[in-house]
Amino acid sequence: MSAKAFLTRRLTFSACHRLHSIHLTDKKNLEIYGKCNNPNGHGHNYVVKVTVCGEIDNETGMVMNMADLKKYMEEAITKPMDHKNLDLDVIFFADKPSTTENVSVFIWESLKRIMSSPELLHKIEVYETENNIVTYYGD
Ligand SMILES: Nc1nc2c(c(=O)[nH]1)N=C([C@H](O)[C@H](O)COP(=O)(O)OP(=O)(O)OP(=O)(O)O)CN2
Ligand SMILES: [Zn+2]
Repeated sequence: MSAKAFLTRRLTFSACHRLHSIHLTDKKNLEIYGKCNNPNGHGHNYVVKVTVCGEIDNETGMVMNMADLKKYMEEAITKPMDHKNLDLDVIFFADKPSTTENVSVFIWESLKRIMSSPELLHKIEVYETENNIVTYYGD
């Protein structure tokens, strides 16, 4: 049995969005989301941290090659969301508000599809602003 370790990689991306739920009236949307319901949207410089957890391989000394994690994150996060309008460009948000909670779920599901060892995925942290942070463990 090898020692277990947690590996975290960080990336940033920029995107705009509007908080709006198709399941609510315009009045209710404005009441709930306030300034974030502005029809023309607003932008964020998101910071994402992805953590994987697993045994340190005896031969390679790694849980996962950081170069592979970088590649997965670019494919699952940068490619679909960087410099995009989340609501219009990412189909996942067509029927869901682009809250940081839902951005975290999108990243988790995308990484799970792409990674060659998806069972190693442990945690997603998304910083929408310096002060607003969502943590997601996939359940
Ligand atoms: N549960 C959630 N609440 C809110 C979310 C979210 O994703 N999940 N998102 C927002 C807005 O998108 C908004 O852009 C947040 O920005 P802002 O209020 O400017 O951010 P700060 O709290 O960091 O700014 P302060 O200056 O500290 O008010 C809103 N709610
Ligand atoms: Zn926002």
